[in-house]
Amino acid sequence: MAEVHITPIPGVVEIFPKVYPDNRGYFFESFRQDWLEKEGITETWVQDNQSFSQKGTVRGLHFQRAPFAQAKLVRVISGKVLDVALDLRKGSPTFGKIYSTILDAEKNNLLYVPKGFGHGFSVLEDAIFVYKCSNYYNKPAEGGVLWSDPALEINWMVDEPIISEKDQEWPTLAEFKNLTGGGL
Ligand SMILES: Cc1cn([C@H]2C[C@H](O)[C@@H](COP(=O)(O)OP(=O)(O)O[C@H]3O[C@@H](C)C(=O)[C@@H](O)[C@H]3O)O2)c(=O)[nH]c1=O
Repeated sequence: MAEVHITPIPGVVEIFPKVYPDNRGYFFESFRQDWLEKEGITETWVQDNQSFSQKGTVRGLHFQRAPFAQAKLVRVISGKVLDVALDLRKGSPTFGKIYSTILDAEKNNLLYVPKGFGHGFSVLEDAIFVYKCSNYYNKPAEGGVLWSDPALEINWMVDEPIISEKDQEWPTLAEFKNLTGGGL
């Protein structure tokens, strides 16, 4: 069975599947609904995404506004990323705090990021990133927080970040808080 770890940010869960290596290669269960159900999480997954990013890329920090909010279950199938979940839930005691972990294709770990979070990652080794989403992509509902906002205190561990134009223009956390009246 997988190890399912709760994290210091309530609602964020990290999962370490059990890997069965043998002389052919390996086997592991990469998704089970009951990992999350045991933590009281019930989501219907409706979309799977895959992206490739070269080392140094930063994507994020993204969310979709209600009623298109998305929970995500993320992992890498090759390479290594620093994955970040930023709590943007209005009234949350951990609002503005992050949980970060290294997702590593050699460990096969996954992170569950609930609705109400900004999500992003930086690429430590060229990576194929795959994830499940609990709601469909909806461009007009996209939002974000500026990845490089010093108030977030995130060490992205990359020297010369490669970033989309869109991701350079998101509001800071303080601006986001003002704009939204306190959060998502
Ligand atoms: C996310 C997404 C993008 N697209 C399109 C829009 C655009 O033309 C192209 C690239 O989109 P983006 O630059 O937004 O891709 P990207 O920066 O990889 O966006 C993703 O970042 C990570 C951190 C997340 O958490 C995801 O939810 C998602 O927001 O793909 C879809 O068609 N469907 C989707 O679900």
